[in-house]
Amino acid sequence: MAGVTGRLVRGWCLRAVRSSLQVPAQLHMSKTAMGASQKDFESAVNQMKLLKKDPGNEVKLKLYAHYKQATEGPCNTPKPGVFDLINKAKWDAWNALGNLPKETARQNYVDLVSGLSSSSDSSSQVKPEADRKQAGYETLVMTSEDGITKIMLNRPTKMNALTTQMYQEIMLALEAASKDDSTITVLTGNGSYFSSGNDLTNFVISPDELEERARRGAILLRDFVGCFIDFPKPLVAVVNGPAVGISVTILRLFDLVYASDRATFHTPFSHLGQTPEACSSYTFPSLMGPAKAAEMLIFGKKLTAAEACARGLVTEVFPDSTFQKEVWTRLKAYSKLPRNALRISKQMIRNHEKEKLHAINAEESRILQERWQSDECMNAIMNFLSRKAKL
Ligand SMILES: CCCCCCCCCCC/C=C/C(=O)SCCNC(=O)CCNC(=O)[C@H](O)C(C)(C)COP(=O)(O)OP(=O)(O)OC[C@H]1O[C@@H](n2cnc3c(N)ncnc32)[C@H](O)[C@@H]1OP(=O)(O)O
Repeated sequence: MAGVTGRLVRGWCLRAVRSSLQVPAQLHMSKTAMGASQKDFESAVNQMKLLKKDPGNEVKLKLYAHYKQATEGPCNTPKPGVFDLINKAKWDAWNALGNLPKETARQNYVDLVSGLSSSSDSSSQVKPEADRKQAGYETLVMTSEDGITKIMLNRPTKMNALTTQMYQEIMLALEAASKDDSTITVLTGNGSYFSSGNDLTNFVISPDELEERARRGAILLRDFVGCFIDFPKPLVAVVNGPAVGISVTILRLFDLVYASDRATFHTPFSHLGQTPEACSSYTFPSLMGPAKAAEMLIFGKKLTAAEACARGLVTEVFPDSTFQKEVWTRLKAYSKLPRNALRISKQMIRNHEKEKLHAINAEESRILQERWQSDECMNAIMNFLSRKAKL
């Protein structure tokens, strides 16, 4: 029963995500239209009050910033202190608009609201595959050629830290890849990092929102990891650089992990007042033994690529200078193997543990939901954010 409920929740979540991803397409389309009048703007402001679905923090910040710019012009208030997280995020968003003309801000606001309203109207519609590929992803680059679908994390200036939008887009991309005609699916990162793990600004929320956001965060995490547990085709991680947190623990759910010798593997959960996820509390001890797993998951020891390979987490390490060439040559050759045989063999290897992994995933997500509300976790996030502000 729990498994069935889990699958239903996952299905619902993907539909909800799909609808929210229509925002950028709408935004782009109406940008070509005539500028918005004051009346359009006021009606968009009223429409926002009727919106049923929370559009998420990133969109809310954009809306706030464009509203302020449209009504007051460039940011004109003193920067809030670093511990005033919410007001600082709002100030940053407004200030980032610089001297954007009021008319453009008004138009952007109207476009954003119109995208949100139409997406919530059509929440049960599934967009056609090609359409989603072109318009859907803001944080990923998804390409398909030579029998390989590549999903590339694309926030290189933030070390590919995973925002909530990114978790959702990765789930959509995996869903699309599971149904396309490619043989192999690859996850990799753009820039110097594979990924620095969960984006710690996901925790920038007001105390009265914390309980609800932690509850939703746990569902997001469970669904995200669930997509990897259930992924039906050979899944390959091309670890182009350092990996942190969930971008390390999730690797045990891949079928091949190729790493550059520049990559490192770091799971600083205790330092963050958090606990392991992505089934690693089970997969890591069974892969490398409890003592080595404890060193990583409890004490946060950072491994080199060679060490991770010796512990069975990485399949093979390549010199960074030839990494891309060697890995893609190898993958192109593999992608020519009979597709169904690859898929069936993968399922034979993975199916034994699927139900167990879903149960572990649910339990780890539940424990993290509590952890995120702890002082230990909040203090650790605060430390990271204050360091960022160069205090
Ligand atoms: C209420 C709860 C809701 C939660 C919902 C979440 C749902 C799923 C949760 C899954 C659980 C996952 C857990 C984890 O992954 S734990 C690991 C988290 N990651 C980290 O602790 C890494 C933090 N980052 C760093 O330590 C360093 O940035 C790093 C070593 C990666 C790189 O250092 P370096 O000095 O080379 O570069 P910068 O620090 O200057 O980084 C450049 C910019 O990128 C920003 N950055 C990088 N990583 C992150 C990150 N993980 N979160 C937020 N921001 C990140 C960094 O701040 C710099 O930005 P600025 O240029 O703007 O300063």
